[in-house]
Amino acid sequence: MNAALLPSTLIGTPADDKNFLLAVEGLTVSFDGFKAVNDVSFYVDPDEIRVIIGPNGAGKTTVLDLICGRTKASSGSIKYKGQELTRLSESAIVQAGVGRKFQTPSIYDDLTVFENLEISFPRGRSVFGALTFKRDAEVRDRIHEIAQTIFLKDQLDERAEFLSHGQKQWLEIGMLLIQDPELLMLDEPVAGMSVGERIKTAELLNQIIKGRSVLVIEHDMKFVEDIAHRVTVLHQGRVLSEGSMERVKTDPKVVEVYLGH
Ligand SMILES: Nc1ncnc2c1ncn2[C@@H]1O[C@H](COP(=O)(O)OP(=O)(O)OP(=O)(O)O)[C@@H](O)[C@H]1O
Repeated sequence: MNAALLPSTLIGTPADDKNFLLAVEGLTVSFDGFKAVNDVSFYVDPDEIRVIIGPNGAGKTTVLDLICGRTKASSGSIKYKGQELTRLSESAIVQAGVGRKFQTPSIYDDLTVFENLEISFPRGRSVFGALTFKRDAEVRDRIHEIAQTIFLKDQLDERAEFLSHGQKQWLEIGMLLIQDPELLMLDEPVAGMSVGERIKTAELLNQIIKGRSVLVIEHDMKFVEDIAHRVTVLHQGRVLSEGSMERVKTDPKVVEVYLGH
């Protein structure tokens, strides 16, 4: 049928106009009547680095919790490659290709960098699988490739507990990358890092976006400028502004509630 003849309700919402990797629409969650996230919509393209910024309590972490299924939405929709995530369990969302890194690294201190990456390889995920896991060439090659990307190729045999704070963060990113998610979500990845480590993390993110998108929460504006293709600003659970960092940082509303402080 000619699109011009379709009733207007059937003609393209943004979510079906275009192949977004992630389409969040009207997302809302209430905690005891308090709307921590209130009618939030945003759209992430394939190969995009999107950064969510905003003051403390704006709802940024809650948005990531909703996308990864840790918190259930009160209403609204989260479509990942066209698939509705709000009805899926956390593990089904991981299976679908969404990886999430929390603020505190969850690496195994007493294992080496190699072993941490190895147990994160999809085939070795279960405890049983991890113990009986055969280090075939494919896995080894992938671990070396990831270690190179996360700047840890010379630390493969080092126990994770001896890594610096920044290296631990990179290792955890590596543990997600080895699962090859198409959407990678990172909550304040450079918090506590040195300036040098921040620059390298920006390099790392710019390197890994071929074939995937990254959704980052961050407060470090220099870092945001280095990585963001687009920025979404949240304030009191709502989208306050969105666009390039150039545009957002001169938006008077954003300056008033966040950047001017
Ligand atoms: N499980 C929960 N139960 C009740 N209130 C919650 C829950 N999770 C978050 N909140 C509240 O929702 C609001 C948004 O919190 P959220 O952690 O998403 O903000 P944020 O933008 O990530 O802040 P920050 O930059 O400080 O990390 C806050 O007022 C918080 O106290």
